[in-house]
Amino acid sequence: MSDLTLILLSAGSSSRFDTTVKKQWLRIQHKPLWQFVADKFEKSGLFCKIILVASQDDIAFMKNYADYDFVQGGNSRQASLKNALLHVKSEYVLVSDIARACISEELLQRILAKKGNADCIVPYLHVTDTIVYENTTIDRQKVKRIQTPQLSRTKILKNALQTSTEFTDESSAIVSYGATRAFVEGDENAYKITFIQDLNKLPCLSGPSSDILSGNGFDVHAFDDKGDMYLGGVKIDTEYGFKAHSDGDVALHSLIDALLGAAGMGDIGMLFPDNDVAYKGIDSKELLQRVVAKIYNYGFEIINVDITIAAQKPRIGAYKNKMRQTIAEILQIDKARVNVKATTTEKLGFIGREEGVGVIANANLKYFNWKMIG
Ligand SMILES: Nc1ccn([C@@H]2O[C@H](COP(=O)(O)O)[C@@H](O)[C@H]2O)c(=O)n1
Ligand SMILES: C[C@@]1(CO)OP(=O)(O)OP(=O)(O)OC[C@H]1O
Repeated sequence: MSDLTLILLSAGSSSRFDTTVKKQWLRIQHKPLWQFVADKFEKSGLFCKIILVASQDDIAFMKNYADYDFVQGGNSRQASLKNALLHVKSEYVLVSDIARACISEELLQRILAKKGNADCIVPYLHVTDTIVYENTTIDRQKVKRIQTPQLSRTKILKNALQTSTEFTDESSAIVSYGATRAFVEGDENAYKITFIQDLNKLPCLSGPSSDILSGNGFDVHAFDDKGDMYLGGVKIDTEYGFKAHSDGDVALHSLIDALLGAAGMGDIGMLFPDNDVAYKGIDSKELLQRVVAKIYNYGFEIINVDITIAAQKPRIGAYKNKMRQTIAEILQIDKARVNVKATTTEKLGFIGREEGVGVIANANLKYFNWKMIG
């Protein structure tokens, strides 16, 4: 049984990654970057446990992709690392950042070959530029560019982090604690993705799949003889509304399920439970906006949507254009890619008996193509 646990830090907000997509959710073919990195480490067979540290929201979605151990991150890299260390029992721990996506087998072996030589084993790169520190030129031979992954004695690292001082890497905390550090040759390809332009500096990464991801939604709401009616994000001029926990916009609910379906994110009730007071009477355009934000944050783009409203009443012909405009603005796509259809059921069934409305929706997504970034 291996005496080594891997911690992969992926809780960052990508604040310097100037795009709506969080870098850990960029796709390599169909795999999110975090899974691409974790699977490569897992394939090495070196670890008794692999812990992924991420935000609560991300973990909920990550569990759709893989069965790693997931731990919720904190407000800083060090806080996230401390949370993960609570789940580490092995004598040694390797800590790496998902943002360093191209860790080679050779670098890993160089680090592991030094296991036991010091309390922390650290890869570094030499400096070739002239280094000026506060207007004073310093000896660049004495400067190291520190990388991850770093291999630590678990007990020492846990003790070293019992401090209010924030360190940006494990070895600095360990040395500050009075323990030892040994260096190994790093790797230029172990580059940390900070800005979106960095992605094209990493030869190990191929672009996202160009596949189209399709999803569908279906929802029904019964009429209510009181209240306002909202449909497709538009107020409908009727004397009756829908029975619902929210504003009852059955067309937007169906569209939300189609988007979630295409993204593999479950369904509307999982995100907005219909027994949660937070959603009582909520404007369904707000629910759609939250789902669209997730869609873009998690690395998808919306291609087109198509909605079919099955209703004996109300007649919606006069509202279609406004529905398309309203939905297009929320989805951040052209109105031409939002289609709204309507049909009666020729007075058949509950819809024909004017008891309520049913809506079917389809959505097509693609992955954000980061390869096109210059
Ligand atoms: N058999 C079911 C039906 C529904 N759900 C969940 O409830 C949400 C709301 O369902 P409505 O029929 O009221 O639209 C739905 O999004 C599901 O999450 C369920 O779990 N089992
Ligand atoms: C929209 C949500 C919000 O709680 O509730 P309802 O307005 O009841 O709509 P429904 O489609 O039955 O369930 C989905 C819920 O997410």
